[in-house]
Amino acid sequence: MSNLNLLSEYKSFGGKLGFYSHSSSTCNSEMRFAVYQPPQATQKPVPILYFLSGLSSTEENFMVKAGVQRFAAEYGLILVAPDTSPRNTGIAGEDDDWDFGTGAGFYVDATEEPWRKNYQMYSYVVQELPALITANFPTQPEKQGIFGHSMGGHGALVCAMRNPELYKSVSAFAPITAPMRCPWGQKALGGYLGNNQETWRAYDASELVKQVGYHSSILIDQGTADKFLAEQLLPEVFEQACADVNQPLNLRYQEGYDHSYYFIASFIEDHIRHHALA
Ligand SMILES: N[C@@H](CCC(=O)N[C@@H](CS)C(=O)NCC(=O)O)C(=O)O
Repeated sequence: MSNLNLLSEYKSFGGKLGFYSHSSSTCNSEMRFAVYQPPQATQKPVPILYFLSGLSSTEENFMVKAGVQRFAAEYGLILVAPDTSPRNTGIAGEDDDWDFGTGAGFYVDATEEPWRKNYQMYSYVVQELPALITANFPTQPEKQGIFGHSMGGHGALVCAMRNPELYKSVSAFAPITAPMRCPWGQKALGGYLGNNQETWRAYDASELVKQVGYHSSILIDQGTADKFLAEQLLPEVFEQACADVNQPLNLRYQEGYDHSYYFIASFIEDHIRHHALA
């Protein structure tokens, strides 16, 4: 593991959870991610499942809060959770907002100054990170899936639809499904990509599904008591777009659940099974 720094490691459900940093050539900065290796990985290569987190999260939130290790161990999947943005880049104002800059990379390749040099999270997630993972862990690189939460649910849908050959399955918890139409998305896409909204379409799941679709059914869980539901997440827009092009979608409204990891933990096993079956 010459190019990876192991920061800490913990035994969990017979497997091991490690936190790593490395020097990213895509983001021109130090990047962090977490990897959970199930017990099966000591015997043979196993499939990989990527999880993209939401606004203000790091590589840690999912591993600490989702209760996912038990199921990754049971189903024999390696889990990889990257950080949500570059950090400490020195860009003026990078830490000013919780929904833009640090902790809010939005899984896009920025084209605007001053973000362009570092904020290349789309390419980082679909290219650099998978190459690093397959080079350093016992994986079956042809068996990859991706899922995520909120901003990360948006990222997972976009990565999967734009690279259907790389990802065998996709799912999301409370994803931002129509970023061009919600305040979080408009702020991020405008800031990272500029004002020409034509360039935003490549990062909007509700636009992409009409352009390219996805080869298998998409699983989405959405809590009905999520305070971001009506203004930011807009699952009804994605549902309509899927219906327009006959894209199979399993959108489940979960009564009374909010936006938190308590919600994610409640349905994580279904998502792990969804990806394991694929
Ligand atoms: N800071 C925001 C909330 C941010 C938030 O809810 N972030 C979600 C993703 S969009 C999250 O996963 N936070 C980290 C956590 O709950 O561990 C607020 O005050 O409204």
